[in-house]
Amino acid sequence: KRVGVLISGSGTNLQALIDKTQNPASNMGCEIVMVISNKKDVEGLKRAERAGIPTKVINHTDYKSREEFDMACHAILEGERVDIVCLAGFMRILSGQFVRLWRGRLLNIHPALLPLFKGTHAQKQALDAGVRISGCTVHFVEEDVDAGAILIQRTVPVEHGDTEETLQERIKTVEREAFPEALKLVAHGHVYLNTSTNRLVWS
Ligand SMILES: Nc1nc2ccc(CNc3ccc(C(=O)NCCCC(=O)O)cc3)cc2c(=O)[nH]1
Ligand SMILES: N[C@@H]1O[C@H](COP(=O)(O)O)[C@@H](O)[C@H]1O
Repeated sequence: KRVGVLISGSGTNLQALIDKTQNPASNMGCEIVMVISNKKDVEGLKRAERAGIPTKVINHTDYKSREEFDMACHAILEGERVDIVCLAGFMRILSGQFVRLWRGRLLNIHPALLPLFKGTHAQKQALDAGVRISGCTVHFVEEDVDAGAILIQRTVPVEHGDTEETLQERIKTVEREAFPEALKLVAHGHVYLNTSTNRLVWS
C-alpha cells in the first residue's frame, strides 16, 4: 500500500511511521510515498527529506476556500496513487468533500482518549479536568472532528505536577507505537470501515 502523510509541524509521529515503514522487519505492508505540509520550514519536512521521501508544501493561505486547499492536497495524493492518508499533527480541519473522497482510508492520531478532550489543547483539557489517566487515540477521520471510529488507544498516567509539556511528551511515547500499529492493521486489511453501517469490521 502507498501512504501519504499530512503534517503541520515537528513530525514526531511522521518519524515513527517512517522508521517502521522503512524497516522491512516491521512488515508494515505499506510505504510512505508523499509528505504534504501546510506550513513551510517545519521539522517534519526535514525528517521526510532525510528519509528520501518526496515532500510538498501547500500553503492554505494560497487558496480562496477550504475546499480548494483540500482539493490541491487531493490532487497530489491521487497523482502519487496514494491508498491511505495519515494525519500526523496536521492542524487544518478537512472539508466534508475531502473526507468523503478518503473515508475509510484516512487516519488521525489524537493526544487524548476520545471521545474525551476533542479539539485542540487536548493535554490542557485533561489537566484542567484532573483525570489521572490520559493517552492517545488513532481513529478513522469523519467530517465531525475527532468523532470517527476508534482503531487503537494507548494510555499513560497523569503525574502530579504534570504540565502540558510533560504530559504531551509522555503521550508521544505511546503515540509512536499506536500510529504505526493502526496503520499496519489497515494496510493489511485486518480492519476496515463499513461505510454503510459506519462500523469497523475486524477480521
Ligand atoms: N473533517 C475533519 N478534519 C480533521 C482535520 C484534522 C484533524 C486533526 N485534529 C484536529 C482537531 C482540531 C483542530 C482545530 O480545531 N484546529 C483549529 C482550526 C484550524 C482550521 O481552521 O482548520 C485541528 C486538527 C482531525 C479532523 C477530523 O476529525 N475531521
Ligand atoms: N495530532 C497531535 O499533534 C501532535 C503532533 O506532533 P508531531 O507528530 O507533529 O510531533 C501529536 O501530539 C498528535 O497527537
